[in-house]
This record gives sequence, C-alpha cells and structure tokens, in this order.
Amino acid sequence: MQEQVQMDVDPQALKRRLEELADKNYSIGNKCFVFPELVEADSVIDLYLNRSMSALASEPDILIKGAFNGWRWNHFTEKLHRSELTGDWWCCKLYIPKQAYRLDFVFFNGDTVYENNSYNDFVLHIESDIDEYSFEDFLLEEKQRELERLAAEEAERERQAEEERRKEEERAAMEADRAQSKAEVEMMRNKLQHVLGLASRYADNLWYIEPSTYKGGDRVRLYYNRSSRPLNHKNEIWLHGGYNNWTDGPSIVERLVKSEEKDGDWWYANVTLPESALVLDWVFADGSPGNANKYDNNGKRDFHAAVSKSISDDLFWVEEERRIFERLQRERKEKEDAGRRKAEITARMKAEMKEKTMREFLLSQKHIVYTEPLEVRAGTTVDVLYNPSNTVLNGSPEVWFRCSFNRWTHPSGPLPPQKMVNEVNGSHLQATVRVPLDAYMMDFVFSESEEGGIYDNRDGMDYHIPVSDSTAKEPPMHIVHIAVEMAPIAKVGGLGDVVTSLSRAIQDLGHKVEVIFPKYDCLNLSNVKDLHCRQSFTWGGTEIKVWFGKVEGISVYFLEPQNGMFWVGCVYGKNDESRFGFFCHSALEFLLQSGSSPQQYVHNGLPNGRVVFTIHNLEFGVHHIGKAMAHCDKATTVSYTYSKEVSGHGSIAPHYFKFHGIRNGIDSDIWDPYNDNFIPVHYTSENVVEGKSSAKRALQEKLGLHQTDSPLVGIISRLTAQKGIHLIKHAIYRTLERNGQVVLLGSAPDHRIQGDFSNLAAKLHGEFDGRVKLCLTYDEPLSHLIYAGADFILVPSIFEPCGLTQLTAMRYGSIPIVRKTGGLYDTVFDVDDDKDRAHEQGLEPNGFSFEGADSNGVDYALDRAITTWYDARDWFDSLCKRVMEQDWSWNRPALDYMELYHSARKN
Ligand SMILES: Nc1ncnc2c1ncn2[C@@H]1O[C@H](COP(=O)(O)OP(=O)(O)O[C@H]2O[C@H](CO)[C@@H](O)[C@H](O)[C@H]2O)[C@@H](O)[C@H]1O
Repeated sequence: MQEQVQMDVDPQALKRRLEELADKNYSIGNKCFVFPELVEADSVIDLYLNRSMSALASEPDILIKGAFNGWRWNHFTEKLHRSELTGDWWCCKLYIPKQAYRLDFVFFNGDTVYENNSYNDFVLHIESDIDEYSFEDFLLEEKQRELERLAAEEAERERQAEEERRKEEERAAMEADRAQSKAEVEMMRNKLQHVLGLASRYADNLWYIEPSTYKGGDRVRLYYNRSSRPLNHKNEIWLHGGYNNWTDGPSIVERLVKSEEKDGDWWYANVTLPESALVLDWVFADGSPGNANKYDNNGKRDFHAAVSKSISDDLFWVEEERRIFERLQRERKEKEDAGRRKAEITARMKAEMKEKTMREFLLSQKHIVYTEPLEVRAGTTVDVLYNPSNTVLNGSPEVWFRCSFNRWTHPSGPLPPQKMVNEVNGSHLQATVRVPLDAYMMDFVFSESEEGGIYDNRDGMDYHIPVSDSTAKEPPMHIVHIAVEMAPIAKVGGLGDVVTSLSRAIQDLGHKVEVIFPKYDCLNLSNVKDLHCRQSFTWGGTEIKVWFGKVEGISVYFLEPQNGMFWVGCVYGKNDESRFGFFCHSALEFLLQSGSSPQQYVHNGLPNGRVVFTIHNLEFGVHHIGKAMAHCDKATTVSYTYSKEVSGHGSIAPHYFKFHGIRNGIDSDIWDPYNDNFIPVHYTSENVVEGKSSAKRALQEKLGLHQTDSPLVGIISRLTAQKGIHLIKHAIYRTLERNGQVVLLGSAPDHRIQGDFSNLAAKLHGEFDGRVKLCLTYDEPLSHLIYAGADFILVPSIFEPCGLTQLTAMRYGSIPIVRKTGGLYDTVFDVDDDKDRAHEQGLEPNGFSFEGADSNGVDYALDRAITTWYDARDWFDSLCKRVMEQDWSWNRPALDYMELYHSARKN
C-alpha cells in the first residue's frame, strides 16, 4: 500500500507507466486508452487519443463528445490537448460520476469530421454499484428531483406573488381603515360640536358637579335635585352615563345616594370621568339599566356636562383618530385570522372526506379484487388478490393476471402474463407485482389462459387502481361539455347544477374542462368573469359570435347566433327542439373550426374526439335523444337504477351495450353549511343540532311560521308531474295533521299547475296560519335556508333520474323522505327496510322511503319519520349527524366519469 501511494505521487514513475501504456496500445492498434486502466465510478481519469491513428490525423483541434450509460445521461463535450507522451497522443481529464456504469464517446474536430470507431462509437466499462436497471430508477428519481425543484421554484414564485398581493391588499385595507377613521372622527367632531353646544357646567337648582373645575381622569361628585322632576317620588335614583355623545354607549352606571349635608332634595354619586372625555352625557332613572321604568332625560335632550380637556383640541382629535384606526386594524386582523382558521378547517374536512371515499372506492370491489396493501405506492411491491367466483372466470382451472401501468401506456409495455396462485390461508388467487416509480395507475385484466381465451376485463372497462407517489403525472384529458343549463348563470333545475359541479370536480382532478353554452339574453352575467367576444364563424346561414368567460372557475364559450335564436328571454319554452338542435350542431362546428374533434365530424378529418352523451331526463328532447344515442361512443344517465328503468325505451334499448349509470354528486363548496352566507349559524356534523335549530328559527321567522319546536318538512322542487304533485299535496295535509310545519319552495312551468298551487296556498295559509308556507317562486337563497332549517326534505317523485335535493338535504343534516325510484333509490336507504342494502354499499341507512305512488305509500314513510322525531329525538339527532358525514359530493362519481372517458377513448 505504502509503495503504491509513493509510486502514484512520483511524477517520473507515473510518466514511465503512461509511456508504457501508450506503447502497448499503439502496438496493438488501439487508438485510445485511459488511465487508470480500471475505471471506477466517482473518479477522475485521463483519456488519451492517438491523433495520427485516427480519422482526425490532419485536424488541428480534437474534441471529445460523450455521455454515460448508453448515451442516456450527462452529455459533455471537452477539448483535448496534446500530451507530453511520445507520439501523437492527445489527452483530457474526465470526471466519471457515481451513477455511471459505462462511458460512450466519439472524437471530432469541432465541426463535421468524426472519429467514431467505425460507426460503433467508443465504449468504456465502468466499475460501479449501478447497473442498467438501478440506473432506470436513478433516472426516474433524478427526473422526480428535477420536477420537485421546478415545482419548488414555481411554488416560490407563487408564494412571492401571493406575498405581493397580500401586501398590496394589506396596504389598501390600511388605507381604507385610515380613511374610515378620519371620516369617523370628522363625524364625531360634528356631533360633539352639537352636544358641546348643549353642555354646561351646572344647571341652577337641578344639577352641579363638585369640585367645580374638573378634567378627564378626575373623580367628581355629581349632584341632582330630585324634587319637581319626573323622578320626584322614586326611592332609587340611578345615573346611566356615557361620554363624548355616548361614544361607547352607556358605560357609566352609578346609584345615587341622598345627601345628608345639603338642604333640599339633593342626591349624589361619585363618578370617574374617562380620560378622553370632552363631555359627560347622562340621564337619571329609577333603576339600573334594564330595571328602570321612569327616566329623567332632560326633556329628551339628556344631560351634558362640559369637561375640560387635559390636552389641546387638535392633539385630542389626532389621538382619537389613532384610537379608531387601531381598533379598525385590530378588528380586521381578527376577522382575517378567523377566516383563515375557517378555511383551514374547511380544507381539512374536505381532504378527510376525500380520503375516506377513496378508501371506500378501493374496498368497494373487495368481493372481486383488491390489493395488499390497499393503497398502492410507486416503487413498491403489491399483491393483487382476485376472487373469480363473482366473474366470468368462475370455475376456470387457471387464471392469468395481465398487468400494465398508466392506462396501458407505460414505456416498458405490459408485464408478461402471470399465472395466479392460491393465496396462503385465504380464498383469493394471488399475483405479485412490482410497481415502477413512474406508475400513476395500475391496469389489469384476468384471462383463463396464458394466451388469453376468456377475459374478465370488467365489461370492457378493465381494472384500474390509482398509484400514489408517482414520479410521472397522468396527462390531462381535454373534456368539453356541450350544455344548455349551467348554475348559477342559467339554472332551471338540477341539470344546471350538474354541468357546473361535474366540470369543477373533473377540473380538480387535473384535467382541462370547457363548456360550450348558448349566449341567452337572460344569462345572469354578474356571475361571468372577464366576458369578452373572441371570434365569430358562420354556420347554418348566420354569423355566430363566440364569447369567452369564466363561470365558477370553468372556461365557458358562449355561442351567440346573430339570427336571434337565443334572444327569446328564457331558457326553455320557445321552439326548444329546433333551437337546441341548431345549438348542438353549431357547437360541434365550433369545435371543428377551433381544432378539437368530436366524432360525428370524423368524416371531416378530425378523428381524435370521442362523444359521451348524458341523459338527465328522458322526458325532454326525446326526438334528439334517439339520434344522440346512435351517434355517441358512450352514453350515460345519472343513476344506475334509472339506467335500468329506461333500458327498454325505444331510443335506448338498441344501444344499451354502451349505456352506463353514474349517479350525480353535489358541489360541496357551493352547498356547505360551514360556509353558507344564507344561514344564521355555520355548522358541521359536530354542532348540527345547534346549527339546524337556529336555521329553523330563522326560517320560521322569515316565513311567518310559529316559532315552535315542531317537525318541519321542506319541499324544494320544480312542480311538474314527475315530482309527484298529488303526493306532495297529500304529504302537506298529513304533516299538518300530525302537528308539523311545512315549507314548500317550487314553481311550475305549466301555468295551470302554478295556478292550482296558488289556490292551494291561499287556502292553506288561511286554514293553517303560521304552520305552512308555500313559496311559489324560484329563490336560491331561500332554498339554502330550507335545506338547513328543515328536519326532513320530501321528494315523492314518480320517477327521478337522480335527484339532487335529497343529496343537498343530507349535506345540511336534513333527513330525506323519498319514493323508491331512480336515483332516489340509489342514494336513500330506509332506516328500517334497507339496512342490508346500505351495508353492501359500505353505508349506514340515511332516510325514509316508500314504494307506492299513493297516499298510503307517502304515509308509510312520513309517519315513521315524524314519529321518530317526536319519540326518539336523540336518535333522530344522531341520524342528522350521520347523514352529514356521508359523502354525496363528486369525489366518487368523478372517478367513474374519468373511467368512462378513458374507456370511450379506447374505442
Ligand atoms: N323553486 C326553487 N327555488 C330554488 N331552487 C330550486 C327550486 N326548485 C328546484 N330548485 C333546485 O333545483 C335543483 C333540482 O335538481 P333535481 O336534480 O332534484 O331535479 P331536476 O328535475 O330539476 O333535474 C333533472 O336533472 C338532474 C341532473 O341530472 C337530475 O338529478 C334529476 O333527477 C332530473 O330530473 C336543486 O338544486 C334544487 O335546489
């Protein structure tokens, strides 16, 4: 060892060795060599090229161009210099990084002449802990680090911009506070001027102060002559006082005592004058505040005593302004802090709900397939456990597991099929998979043999399990909704809610979502941000202007045909079939012209788009629905049960194979009792009883109902035959019979129905005054207060594709009472009858429901609901808490939509 070190540092010895090496290589025809000969990672080497042996023999400049690990990493170019060795040897030093296992290089003259080892390039093996496979991981990690670095930089930029914004806001707020304190002082000054005009230092034979000169901060004695005043015969005399024209309200309260020394009917109290008092204000009374009946308020003018100032007038007002400014600042800070705390709590609750729902999602297929561990992380190994007995592979002697990643797009391709083995101590079949670091999704299907044969591919959807901590991100999908209702700019019913909230949910998952919408003249434009006209195109014999704006954070393109098609003052009701037919075509035309690609337009040369068509209600637009069903790639409707109910319909049956039911969700930001400005007390499931009872009181007060603690049934609905009008009417009477209260909010597009309800309202308001209120309008704020203030929300629909009101009810801790149809059946589980069905969904029962579309049916559910309210209030309260904790947002259905979009793309 000793010898070696000495040799290394001895320049002569080193030179000799290099000369030997050069000779050796020259003699065997090697154009280049390195020193040391054994190249180790994380070391520096010398690399030599014999110029005259190379293709660069006559070149003045020699450069090396190289990279590591098969030209994959750390590309470099270096200049060589002529070495001191004998012969035409050129040399440079190179650092070999730690993660290198091979060096690839060529030489060139800095321009186009190359020495590339006869097109094979030069390759040098490096002694290293890294091999081809671990290098893949390293690259991914490096990419991840790079992404993290970029993300951190971006976050820092955002933080700084945010900081700037915050400072700017702070400055503006401070300015506003300053202006306000100035204005307040000005106002006080004026008012005080007036009061000072009234003030004196005594009033003959009525009141005076001892000592006769006093200033702010002094303790003085105030005398009052009771005789001949309104309090003449009263035994108690009190002073209710304040200062500077009652600035802080009645802040001084003293009981007067009778003076033994003074002649006459003199009473007195000792009073400390506030430091900043310019004038003392008071009245006399026969009791303390709240207990007084009789006052002497000096003929409504109050009493005012001028106080000498201890400081100059100007200084006093400067001080006063500072005091007000500080108070405003303090109040603003407190409000901001409270807002921040609240936002944090809201975000935490939202994240917890999402996580819980994700777990449930992963567990929901447990009877068929699940993973161990349940949550799959990139770079780990997981077991996939499969129970074929519930699938098409039931009874198959072998099951083969076929897996890939990132929706079958992972660069390493699908893994080789793996024969599944019996799980140790369990009933499932098992396969083990290593999940790469850059996987964000695990995809698999099962087959009966290695070659394939029968597949279980989940009805063409395949199995997909999200992977966390991936170094790669799912590429965003571009989704365009073509819709004719959108909350809050043009909402008629639930369709409007869904267009907005589904778009927001999918956008939150990282995808690009846009809406194409008619530019109605009745749009609520105050909810459109940055609206501007972008372009126009001609179609269908008219110019169509394209406007762009943001609605609830979603990009919306508004189409405005200049033939006035949407200038009819309403969303529906005027020639709808032809207006909306025109709209659909012009929307597709717009997509075509702007470079996107819906499938109907495939023949026009844009084959990439896929069309998913959603039926929100088969009652409307049947003529177009048939055509849409035929042309779309996938079709959906808004609940599983409704999809079954309409399966036999003429426009659906032929296309049933591509028809799916995905239930709607509600937007948990828009409907949030913890952040709702239309209700008096904000609440979560933790204080649901308190929150709801104050909302109930506010609702009763607003609608003129008795402020009694009675069961309150709410109904919020478009009034159409679909919604079970006769059942609604029956339920109103039944609830009143049982001493409950009823609030109905609804309006009817049909004038006869609207008229009918107006008559009913007049009759009920007369007969059951203070116990029932029918509000026959559309009123969004009132709907919030009803969701919060009602005990029950009744939805007795004859059919219901999904229904949102029962979901919103639960978000506000109200108990749904529904008819078992469509989406109502899928989301409400009767506390008595549906325990098992609820448990299969991983839920607890959450409401009351009934089957028949007659009064007996309604009574069956309504009676049990009201009885529970009267007889088991604690249990009822716990039910309110329970329904609030269920997740009826888009968390789950948004994932189902994404699955569907992906499967449409595979077509
Ligand atoms: N007078 C009033 N004032 C204020 N707000 C009122 C109101 N009347 C109704 N609303 C609101 O309108 C919405 C109604 O939505 P629903 O989904 O329950 O029924 P709708 O039949 O309109 O929707 C159709 O489309 C949706 C969306 O797919 C399906 O859920 C449903 O089954 C289908 O019939 C709720 O947000 C409700 O609060």
